[in-house]
Amino acid sequence: MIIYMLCEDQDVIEAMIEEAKKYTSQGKVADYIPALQYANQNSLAFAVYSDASTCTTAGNIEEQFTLQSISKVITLALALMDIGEEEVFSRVGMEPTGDPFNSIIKLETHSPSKPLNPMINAGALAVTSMIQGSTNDEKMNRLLDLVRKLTGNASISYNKEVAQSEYDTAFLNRSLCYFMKEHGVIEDNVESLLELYTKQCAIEVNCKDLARIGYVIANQGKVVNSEEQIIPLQIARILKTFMVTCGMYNASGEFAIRVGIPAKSGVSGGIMASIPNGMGIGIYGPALDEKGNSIAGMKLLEGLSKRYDLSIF
Ligand SMILES: NC(=O)CC[C@H](N)C(=O)O
Repeated sequence: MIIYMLCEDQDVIEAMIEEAKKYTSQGKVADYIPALQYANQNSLAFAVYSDASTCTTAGNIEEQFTLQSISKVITLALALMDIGEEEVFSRVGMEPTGDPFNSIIKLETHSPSKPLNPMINAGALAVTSMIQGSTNDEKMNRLLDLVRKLTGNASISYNKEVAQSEYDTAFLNRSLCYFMKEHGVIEDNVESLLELYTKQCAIEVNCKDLARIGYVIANQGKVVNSEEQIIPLQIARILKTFMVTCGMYNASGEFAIRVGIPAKSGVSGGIMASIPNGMGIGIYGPALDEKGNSIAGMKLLEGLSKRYDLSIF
């Protein structure tokens, strides 16, 4: 199949990375979380995971970055495994918003005021509040265990400095929480929920780890030829669907047309993509476009999709 050439065309991929890298100068590193501002604007790294190994890499693939919004996919998986579809979707919806990820507007104008989907901040905060455990430490450890299984990397942890930096400045996310608490969407102590959420967003990976997570989601929740079903099939399907409809914030429609691969981005500059029944892709390029997606990462994925016919549509 043509997509498997992705694992063989090292020279072509290197050339495509160099081409996409030119766009990094047009983007901007996120600084509303102060600790993120030190990222290297010109970085672009890429890894593909297929058939139980990393098959292609380019750029500085050892560079570590935080998951940020990509963590929303994993907490959704955990909440669905913990309390089931019916309960989760009674408290968070399934529809794209067309608004920026941190917008409060639909919470106020929609009735009932439950968040429209789990990929926007309001929805993700509500999902984080559903993770089971008697303390935040226990909840965080359960989440880290899942990320370690998904990456196959037992040393995964979170970046304390980034978590603290976001916690100290998360005024908008605090507002979303208080609004939801007023309307009975969440019952948590807001500071405690934010502590867990900011740690979740600060889970640290490299491109290879990210590609492995994308691969497991692509392959219905398991590593091919292994026994362990890390995520149930139906949940892996739900995750991919949200990645298509809401994964790239309010650029998801355009991304579906130009690239056509289930994907999720984060403001640290990560993009995780899942080619159904095929490969996982991990990209890190911290220079963002105006909607908060990695500018060079988007260009790279668009180029790859065209060249290797990766669109699922
Ligand atoms: N888009 C993102 O990656 C947002 C995640 C970030 N931690 C926030 O809540 O603002």
